[in-house]
Amino acid sequence: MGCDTAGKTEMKVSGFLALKNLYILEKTIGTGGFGKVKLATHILTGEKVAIKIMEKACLGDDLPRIEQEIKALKQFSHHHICQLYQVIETETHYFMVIEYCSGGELFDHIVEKNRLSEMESRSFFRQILSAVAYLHSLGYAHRDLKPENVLLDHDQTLKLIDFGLCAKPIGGLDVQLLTSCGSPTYAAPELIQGKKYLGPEVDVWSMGVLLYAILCGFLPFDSDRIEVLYRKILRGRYEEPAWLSQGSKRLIKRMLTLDPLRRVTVKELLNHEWVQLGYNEPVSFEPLYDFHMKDDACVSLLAEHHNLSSNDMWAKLSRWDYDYDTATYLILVSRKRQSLPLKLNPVW
Ligand SMILES: O=C(Nc1ccc2c(c1)CNCC2)c1ccc(F)cc1
Repeated sequence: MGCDTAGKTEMKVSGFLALKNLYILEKTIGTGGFGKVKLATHILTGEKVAIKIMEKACLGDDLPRIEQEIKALKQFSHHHICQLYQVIETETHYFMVIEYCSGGELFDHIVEKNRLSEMESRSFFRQILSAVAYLHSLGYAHRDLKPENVLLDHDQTLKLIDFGLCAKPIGGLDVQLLTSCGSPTYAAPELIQGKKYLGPEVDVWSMGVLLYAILCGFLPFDSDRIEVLYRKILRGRYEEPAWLSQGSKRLIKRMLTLDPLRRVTVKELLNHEWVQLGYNEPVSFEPLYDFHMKDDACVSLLAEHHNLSSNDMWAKLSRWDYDYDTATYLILVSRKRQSLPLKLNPVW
């Protein structure tokens, strides 16, 4: 099968052997330069998941990006970051089984409503800030924040995806970002100028572009000609629609500051007055739960299924192999947190 990502000549492949008896593949819910994302069902729990399918031959020099994303996602456990459940590698493909976000992309939500109220924008912004501050606390920068990478769960909880460009350590980061990603619409000026030593400040700029798009319903810097787009970003001037409050205008100005050294920091944003309005408490970025915690009910349910003692089952789970057992355990823990019934389907 060719490397076309548009799926034009996609053959109806009943499913990949590597997923057989583990997942039932369903419709395609996303396509990107890397490959495609399909909706699937995790058979043992019946849980819907998203499976990112990437053909190694088609990844070319993007292969390190995928390996970087896998390595990063295995470190993360946060309620505003899509949870990685399982990684399957075959000779020809990578499969990443990730938490499904039935609400789809935040972008579609904004387009449908044209633009969001200041209060709704603040709610989404606080969740994005919580996820980004968490990444930074672990020494990572996302570096590719844009609406397509911000998804919504079934209850409008916001989830970040696509950590292919997130990098650690902060500082000394290369600028391969531009070469390996699409339009720099959300990219900071220092980034498009190819400067070195980019870090959390580039995420602040991108969050500023995101916040502007949510509040205004259009982009601060836009052009379908890349050199015009560059010029606009480097000039740093953008429209301020009449409906923006003074507080919103002041915050956006602090985030879309050309000089990264003068730009507001994530730390300052966490208790910024605009961010606090109506909440009166700083944004916390600590994870609400850490999936590395042992949950006895879930361990014993899985132990019983495997005819193992709970201790042996936990010994295996705490290796965090990101195999089918890791996926089943993380899904059970997630269902328990949502007070959903804990059950495993008998394997026919
Ligand atoms: O759930 C995902 N995408 C998704 C889910 C639902 C819908 C869409 C995308 C887009 N159309 C509306 C419905 C998803 C989850 C993880 C991931 F890495 C990539 C994509």
